[in-house]
Amino acid sequence: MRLDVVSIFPEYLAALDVSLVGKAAKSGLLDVHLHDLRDWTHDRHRTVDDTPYGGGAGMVMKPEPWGQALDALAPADGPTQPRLIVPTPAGRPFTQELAYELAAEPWLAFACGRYEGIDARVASYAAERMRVDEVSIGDYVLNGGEVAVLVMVEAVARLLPGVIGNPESLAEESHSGDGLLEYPVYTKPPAWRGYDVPEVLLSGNHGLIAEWRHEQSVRRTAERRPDLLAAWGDVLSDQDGAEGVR
Ligand SMILES: NC(=S)c1ccno1
Repeated sequence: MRLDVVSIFPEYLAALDVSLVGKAAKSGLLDVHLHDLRDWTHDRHRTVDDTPYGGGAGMVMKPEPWGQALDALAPADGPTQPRLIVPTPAGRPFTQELAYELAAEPWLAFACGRYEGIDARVASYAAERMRVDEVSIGDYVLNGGEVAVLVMVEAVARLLPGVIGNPESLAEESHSGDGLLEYPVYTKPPAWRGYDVPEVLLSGNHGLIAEWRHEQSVRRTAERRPDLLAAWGDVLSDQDGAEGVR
């Protein structure tokens, strides 16, 4: 997968060089290209923003640098086009499902907005030749799209074949597989500061363990994300699951 990220702070994306994503890049599974939007400005101050039409606080990112950046990294007459992702609080929710969808793309480009956002005509211009998704990682406002790109790239890159050691672990994660939250996990020692590992996990009875884990997933989902339980009719009795789990 090729990844292009355009930002006025490309150094913000240096985290893509480390850990899992960095290893994927070094192994050739990811081909990451960071671009400074100001490389497509032509004035002495390398201006990328201006006041908003219609008034209002803040500044808006000018369309010209973005248009030239897109034309440079994905020429209109090129053989293929990227799927353009624009992080914005006004976007569609970024979900595990969308992460899987994006992981199947051969080429992703991310446009990191700053200030009050990017002139809306940029997305319209890009949509003439590439798929454009305005995507939000959550209902909160950041100072720019760079942090959201780091979140989305990590969520997508780890789904690429060969990036994580044991792909089986993907199947049981929160928001994957059955759509429930992941069950609580434990490791040695069996007793720690007055807290014991649930006996069932020490039993070696895989059927009981699977049943307990599912019940814990349903309990956690019911307590923390009842909105995700719509697909499940499970009714948990009070005595089920670990006490005090939140
Ligand atoms: N919630 C998102 S993705 C965002 C981008 C910029 N500010 O918030």
